[in-house]
Formats: sequence, structure tokens, C-alpha cells
Amino acid sequence: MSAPSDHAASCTLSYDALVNLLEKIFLRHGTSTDVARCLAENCAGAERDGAHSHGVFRIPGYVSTLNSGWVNGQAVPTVEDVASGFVAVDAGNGFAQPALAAARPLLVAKARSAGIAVLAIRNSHHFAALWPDVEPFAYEGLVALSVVNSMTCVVPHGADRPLFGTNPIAFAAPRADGEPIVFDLATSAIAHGDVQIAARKGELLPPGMGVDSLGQPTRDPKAILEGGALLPFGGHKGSALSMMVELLAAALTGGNFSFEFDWHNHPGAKTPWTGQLLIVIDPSKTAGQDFAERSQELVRQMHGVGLRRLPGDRRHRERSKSNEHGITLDEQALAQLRELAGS
Ligand SMILES: NC(=O)C1=CN([C@@H]2O[C@H](COP(=O)(O)OP(=O)(O)OC[C@H]3O[C@@H](n4cnc5c(N)ncnc54)[C@H](OP(=O)(O)O)[C@@H]3O)[C@@H](O)[C@H]2O)C=CC1
Ligand SMILES: O=C(O)C1=NCCCC1
Repeated sequence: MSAPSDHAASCTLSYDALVNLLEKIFLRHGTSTDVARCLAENCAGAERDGAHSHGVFRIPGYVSTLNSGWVNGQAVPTVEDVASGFVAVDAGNGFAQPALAAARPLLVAKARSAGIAVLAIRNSHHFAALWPDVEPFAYEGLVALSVVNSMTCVVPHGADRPLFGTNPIAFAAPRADGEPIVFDLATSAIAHGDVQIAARKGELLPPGMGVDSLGQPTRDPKAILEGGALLPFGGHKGSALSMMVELLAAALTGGNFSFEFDWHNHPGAKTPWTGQLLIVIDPSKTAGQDFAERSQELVRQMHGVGLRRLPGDRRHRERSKSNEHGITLDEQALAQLRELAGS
């Protein structure tokens, strides 16, 4: 399953219809009703926003992960009130999003009372885009930063073998007018999901994304997936950020480092048992000025120097388009989803 292509026959369906279809798939493959709803909304939201590398393309991977028992779709997260500014969740080998949902009320209460709170999720699988985890905080006037580590497939800058995951960082902040400022980026030159999509479409990658099994630069996604590896974005700078993600998402939460999880023996699922850290700040406790006005001023100045596209602008354009005209899927992809849903 991949992003809708210009050539294949396509069809559209509403966000609600896609959520219902995906929910059926998750339920049919053994998740609880809460988990099914949570994952379905996450995945349909990614597809709606044009975040194809973590939209319906991921559904066969979710199914495989559930069928293998690699992840517990019935897991009930245990929320621990660790300290005044610290919440921990043991996801019980379940997915990360229901763990975040379970801890969210306590996390927000702590952030609002102390000005800042940290959430550490362990024993979880994060198989999704990271922006859905931070964006809702900004709609509530809070600033949020999150990191997740994943499976070993990125060669640290200056090394000759992979060690880090694609380790994304997502950030969200409110602003006075318009959508919150949100960015969400893999610390690798390209997300693993996009390499898989390029391989399926038979497309070459831009230069500088990865190496083959001999460590030689390659633009062939298959060479990267079959024994090769990805590179960090921005050389030593992206590599340092990826290292930071390993420390915050794994060492600080009690999750695995990316290199501690062998995902090669479970090729269908590709879900590492790692960790996630979320930091939530209430700017009304800290800034002394109206934070949303200040962030709006920054955006005004960026536009003033000729910036036409902020991170998140493309996603919101896609969201508006999907809300107006429906979400476009390849007919073949939709047929596969219906088959997985047993409908
Ligand atoms: N769960 C996991 O373990 C992992 C998940 N991922 C997910 O993969 C997804 C894709 O990551 P990645 O490929 O790095 O994302 P992209 O490189 O596509 O985009 C990164 C960010 O930059 C913004 N952006 C892109 N191009 C421009 C531009 N020209 N001007 C201004 N802003 C721009 C994007 O906004 P916009 O969205 O509006 O285009 C986005 O916020 C993410 O959602 C990430 O969370 C990645 C690795 C691991
Ligand atoms: O696209 C990626 O990179 C990943 N997505 C989810 C699971 C780990 C890696």
C-alpha cells in the first residue's frame, strides 16, 4: 500500500468513513475498542493530511504486528504519577498512542499547575507520525515537544554501520491567528516509510539519503532496504539530534535503544519496542508576555522576509482539501483495506 499515485484508479471517502473502516480492521485483528479507535483516528488523520508514509500504507504492518503477537492490542497502559513534573506510563507492550491518551489528563494538569511537565512512555510501539501527538496540545494553548526512537537503520555521521533509528522530533506551539506552528521530522535524511514507498513505486531517491550494503552511496531504495542503511539529515548535526533522541526517548524512559531491538526477525511488523518522551509547557506560566502573540509576530516576520511555506502549511492544505472533497485512495489500496476489515 502506498501514497495514491497519479496513474492508478482512485476513489475518495470521508475521514469518518476511513476511521470506521480502519477501526474494523484493528478490531478484527484483536485490539480493544479503545485501541482500535485511537489508532484508526491517528492513521486516518495522517492520510487526510497527506502524511502518506504513516497513513494507510502502514495498515498491513499494524496487522502483521498484531497477528504475530509482537504487540498487545489489548494492553491497558499503567499511568504512574512519578513526581511533581513527571508522569510515566508503562504501555504494557501496547501502542504508544493509547498510552499517551491514558496519561494526557494528568500530564496537562501538571503542566498547567507547574508550568512544565514531562511524560515518559516505555514498553510501547510507535508506528505512526509524531505530529498527532503534539498538535492537540497547541490547540489548547500549550507548547509540546516529543521524541521517539525506533529501529536501527541510520549510520551515525562518521561511522560505517547503522546504530540509530530514524528518530523523529515533533514540536507544536500555539499562535494568535491561524493554525498552531507544528513541525515533525525524522532525524534521518528520509523516513524509512518513504524509502519503502519509493521502492514499491520503482522510483530513485534524491542523492544523499542512504548507502548500500557495502556502505556506498546509493539512490536505489531497494539497496537501502536490503542490507543498506540511511544517513542522518545534515551530517553531524542531524546525527547529534538523533543521538539526543536515543537518550531522551530510550535512556530516560526505560525503553530500548534502537540498537537493542532486533527487528529483522519480524519483517512484516517493523515495530521496535522503544520509548517516547513528551515535554509540555504552559507558556502562560513562563513567558511574561502573550506567547501566542509573540509566536504570531515571529510568523509575521518570517512572511515579511519572503517565506511562503511554514512547516505544517502543506499538511493543513491537504487537510482542508480532504475535508472538502474526501480522502483520495488508490482503488487497489481501498480493496486491500476492505479485505483486511472482512467487508
Ligand atoms: N514513529 C516513528 O518511529 C517515526 C515516524 N516518522 C514520521 O515520518 C514522518 C515524515 O518525516 P520526514 O520525512 O522527516 O518529514 P518531511 O521531511 O516531509 O517534513 C518535515 C517537516 O518539515 C516541513 N517541511 C517540509 N518541506 C518544507 C518546506 N519546503 N518548507 C517548510 N517546511 C517544510 C514539514 O511540514 P508539512 O508536513 O506541512 O509538509 C514537516 O513539518 C513524520 O511524521 C515522522 O514523525 C519518521 C521516523 C520514525
Ligand atoms: O518511517 C519511519 O522511519 C518509521 N516509521 C514508524 C516506525 C519506525 C520507523
